[in-house]
Amino acid sequence: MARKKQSVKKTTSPGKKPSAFSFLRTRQTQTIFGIFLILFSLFLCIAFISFFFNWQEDQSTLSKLTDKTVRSHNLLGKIGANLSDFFIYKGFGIGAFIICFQIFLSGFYIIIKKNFSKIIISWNWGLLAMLWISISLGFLQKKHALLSGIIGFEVNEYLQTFIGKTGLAIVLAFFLIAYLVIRYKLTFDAFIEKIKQKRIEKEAKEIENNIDESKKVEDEKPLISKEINKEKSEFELSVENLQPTISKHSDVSTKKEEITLTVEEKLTPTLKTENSNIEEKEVEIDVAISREEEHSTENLSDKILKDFGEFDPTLELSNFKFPTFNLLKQYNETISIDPVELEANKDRIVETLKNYKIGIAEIKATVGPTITLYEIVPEAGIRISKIKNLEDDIALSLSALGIRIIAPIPGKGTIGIEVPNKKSTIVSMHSVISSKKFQESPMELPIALGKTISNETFVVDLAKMPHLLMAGATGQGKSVGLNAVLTSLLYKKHPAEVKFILVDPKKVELTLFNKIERHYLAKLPDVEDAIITDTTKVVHTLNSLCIEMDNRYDLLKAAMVRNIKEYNAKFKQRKLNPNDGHQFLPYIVLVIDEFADLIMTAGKEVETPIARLAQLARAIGIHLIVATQRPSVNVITGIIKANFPARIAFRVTSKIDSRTILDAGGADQLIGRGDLLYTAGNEINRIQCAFVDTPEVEKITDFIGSQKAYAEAYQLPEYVDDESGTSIDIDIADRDKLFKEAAEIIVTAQQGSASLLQRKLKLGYNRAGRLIDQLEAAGIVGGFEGSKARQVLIPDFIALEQLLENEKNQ
Ligand SMILES: Nc1ncnc2c1ncn2[C@@H]1O[C@H](COP(=O)(O)OP(=O)(O)OP(=O)(O)O)[C@@H](O)[C@H]1O
Repeated sequence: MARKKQSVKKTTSPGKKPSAFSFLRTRQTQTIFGIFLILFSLFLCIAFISFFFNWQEDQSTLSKLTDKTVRSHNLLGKIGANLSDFFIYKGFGIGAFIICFQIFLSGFYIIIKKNFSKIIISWNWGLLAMLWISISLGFLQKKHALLSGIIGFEVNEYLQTFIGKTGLAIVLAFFLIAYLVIRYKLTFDAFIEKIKQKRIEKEAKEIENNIDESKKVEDEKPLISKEINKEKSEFELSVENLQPTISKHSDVSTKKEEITLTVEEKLTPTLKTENSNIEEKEVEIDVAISREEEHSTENLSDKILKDFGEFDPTLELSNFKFPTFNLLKQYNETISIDPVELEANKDRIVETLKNYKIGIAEIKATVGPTITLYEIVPEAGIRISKIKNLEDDIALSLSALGIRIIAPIPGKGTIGIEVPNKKSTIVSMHSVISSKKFQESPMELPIALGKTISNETFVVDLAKMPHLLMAGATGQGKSVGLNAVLTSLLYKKHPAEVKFILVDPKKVELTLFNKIERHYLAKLPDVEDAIITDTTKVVHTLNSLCIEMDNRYDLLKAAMVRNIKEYNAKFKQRKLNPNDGHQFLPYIVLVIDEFADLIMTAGKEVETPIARLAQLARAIGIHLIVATQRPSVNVITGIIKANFPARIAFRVTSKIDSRTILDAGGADQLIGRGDLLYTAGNEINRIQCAFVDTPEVEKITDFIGSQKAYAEAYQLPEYVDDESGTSIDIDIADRDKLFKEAAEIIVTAQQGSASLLQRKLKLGYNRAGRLIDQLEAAGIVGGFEGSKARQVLIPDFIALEQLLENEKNQ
């Protein structure tokens, strides 16, 4: 069989939509805001200055802000007068000008895109300085309250009553010094260093002057000598002329050496080596004492984290409300223990075991919602293997449906006999969802499955399982179980954190979840229905999930993390750049309601991607829940079983089925109606599944569906299948090699179905489907008729031969 060729078109995973407030972060908005602040600061400044000249006249207008007849003397009108009165007179006096300055600075910083933390720091310092100025002015003079403002005046008065005038002076001086030391790094060392530098500069200047002077002298020398030389002979001249040149050089070099020495004493060691062969020019070196560089203690991601806080994936639907408990029905769940029933069961157990010569030392009963567990401690010397061998006989003797013998109970060394209660109690979804165990669970994907025999809520983590296989005969509570799983996740996980892919070949079981499509569902692009009912689409979705898995692994690799939990934590900490394709990854839960149907129609095409996903997807947050009512080995194949360690078995009809699901008997002994066995690979727990009815699910989906949703369902990567596509216009030359054989089979059987071709020709679903399309194009079978087989338009072999012959001749 030709190997399936797939061209896989990778698309980037869907990115998050920009939030409604993202325009606030654009440069245009920031520039406009910055300019606004600068102009506002100027407005305030003019109003403040004007206030100092007009404040007395404007006193009476202050309270008449809305009165049109009253005019203010302030250059910026009544608003200016009121603001100035508030900040200067009632506030900080002259110090209030710092507010103008700070607003101006903030606007400027925003325009030049300075770090937000710089603005905050500058405001902190500005406000402190303003307070200090206000109090100091209040301290220095009390006549003009306008200089210090009421705050400065009052604080000053208040402090003076406690620490006196001198005390306050010391405190103010201390704060001034502290401000200078911290803000401008004015330490004692820096002060000494400054003095030293000043001295060096001074000396360097002196040297410069000396050189200049010596230059001047030399410049003048030739003029004088020229005069004298006039009376000297040529010979004499040349000899004498040499002398000054030599003396000039020696003169300067001796001077320079002196200079070098003095400088050397003062300069730092690095300069010493440079100055050893110093030339005239080098004296001019401007010695700048380097200040200690400021080091940033935080990296970029820390800075972003500090400025914007942790990334919140739920921000887009921040008002999302989780479904309330009252949407779930409450039942009377008090377990009534009938002492007569208990006693009768005990007697029957003791009697039966006695028949097999098994003595009982002790017996204890634990009453659960649907069954009671009788724990037996056999008499000394009785081998447990004996009881285990007699399991079936004992069950038969007790002659009640649903009896299961656990010999021994793991970790206890006792023998357990589970007997159904005559009156069972419904375990409501309400009781398990509202339980503390579920509500306070720290699990990633908690599922409240139901209650154990000891009436404890049983919560498991889907993320740890990591995939779940659910099987059980029809009508035993599988669909309710699936709904319980989905409901649990809806009550615990925000739409941003988990997405479901629902496959429902039965077309009716999961339709209610359509209402939450844009909140919780994921689907292929350009697909209308989020809930998948068609086998071809299932194959596409599974392959698309494989692409999503590969994409996610690439992201994990780039982020250097091992699993989705670490990845999302890193993303929330803003350590991963969204511009590099990183995004918050929701968990994806794929639910297949009827697996048998898929395996029967698509075989390997479904099995292979499922096995691949099951093997690899746990680390990247893709989890599978596969349910089937036909737990036979050709449905739950070895490869599937090997990758689904967590399994749930509802009641099945045979021990073989039980073994297929659980690798152990017991599921055939269940009583149905949500009675289930759960195993995660080790021990088997008997659980009564929580009951959630269709109206309850409807209420929950209505509640969620009525809330604000994302613009569309979560998009899975696109998957392009080479083998798909309409074949109606297929050329005769492009026909499948097996076309003739297929036509003969169809005509012989008079049944136009792809599955017939699959079986007879041992083909995959896709190839068989394509053959059917080609047969349709050739006019051998009729059009698609839903679940019914297509009509065969050729009555017999001879007619078929004729048709094919005619085609050739055309
Ligand atoms: N946990 C439960 N508690 C009480 N009753 C239950 C529970 N689960 C199922 N039932 C009862 O069993 C009936 C059948 O359940 P459900 O529809 O889930 O079966 P199913 O296995 O999905 O059947 P099918 O495969 O035909 O869809 C329910 O209508 C309900 O009355």
